[in-house]
Amino acid sequence: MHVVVNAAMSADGKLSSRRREQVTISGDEDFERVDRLRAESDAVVVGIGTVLADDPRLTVKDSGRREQRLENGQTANPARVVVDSKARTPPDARVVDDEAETYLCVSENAPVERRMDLSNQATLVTAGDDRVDLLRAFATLQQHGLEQIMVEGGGELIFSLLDDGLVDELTVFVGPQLIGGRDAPTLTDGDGFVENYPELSLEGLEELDDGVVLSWAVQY
Ligand SMILES: NC(=O)C1=CN([C@@H]2O[C@H](COP(=O)(O)OP(=O)(O)OC[C@H]3O[C@@H](n4cnc5c(N)ncnc54)[C@H](O)[C@@H]3O)[C@@H](O)[C@H]2O)C=CC1
Ligand SMILES: Nc1nc(O)c(N)c(N[C@@H]2O[C@H](COP(=O)(O)O)[C@@H](O)[C@H]2O)n1
Repeated sequence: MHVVVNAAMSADGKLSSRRREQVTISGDEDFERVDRLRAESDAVVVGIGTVLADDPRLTVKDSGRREQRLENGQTANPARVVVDSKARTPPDARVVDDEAETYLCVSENAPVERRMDLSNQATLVTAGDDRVDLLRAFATLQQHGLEQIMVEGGGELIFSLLDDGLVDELTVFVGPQLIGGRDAPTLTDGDGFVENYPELSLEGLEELDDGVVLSWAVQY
């Protein structure tokens, strides 16, 4: 399995504002790059915080890329994966529509009724007692044939994946705005590291729109 985290942050490292609403940081060129990356992936992963804040589709926007996937014997869109301990994904969320297959990674403590409601729309992967055990959940996704994984956020999930040593590559578009706010989400939230900081090795630097895309390999 190969896991790439891709996100867009402001020049001060924020993924969104303190209101946690979706903020457009990428420009057209970066959204094209993101669409290409989605089209090359077997699955696009987000946390439940992102689903509740953004109601994302996580589909490939360009019809030519969807057609190319079909010609390659793949589904038109990659699978979508939501890391959702308590099965809080709303049944009318776009991420569980019929545009693509969806996996919901839940914990043992997710209420049974919510799991039953969602089981018609998504494949449930149960791992972990309270929070989702990401190592086990990702191992199960791999057993389902999902090898090339793109994670789009948010900051809580990205931190946990780095903490578990699951991220191979990190790609960040740094946009030309400042958002600020001590409670605004950053690229890596969670508890934060206090030692053994993951180290990054710079692999690429590209000017796009009015910002830059930085690509790193993660070294553990
Ligand atoms: N600019 C960008 O590229 C992106 C921005 N965002 C923004 O980020 C914000 C959402 O991010 P977050 O609140 O950090 O939520 P998140 O999307 O990272 O989800 C975190 C939630 O996932 C659940 N979870 C279950 N098991 C977990 C585990 N092992 N580790 C971590 N989380 C686990 C928990 O309920 C946790 O609160 C929104 O404001 C959204 O707009 C989100 C994605 C990309
Ligand atoms: N790459 C990127 N740039 C931004 O400026 C963004 N705000 C995001 N957000 C992510 O994209 C998801 C929306 O996907 P759909 O367009 O609905 O398919 C959103 O949920 C964030 O994960 N990304």
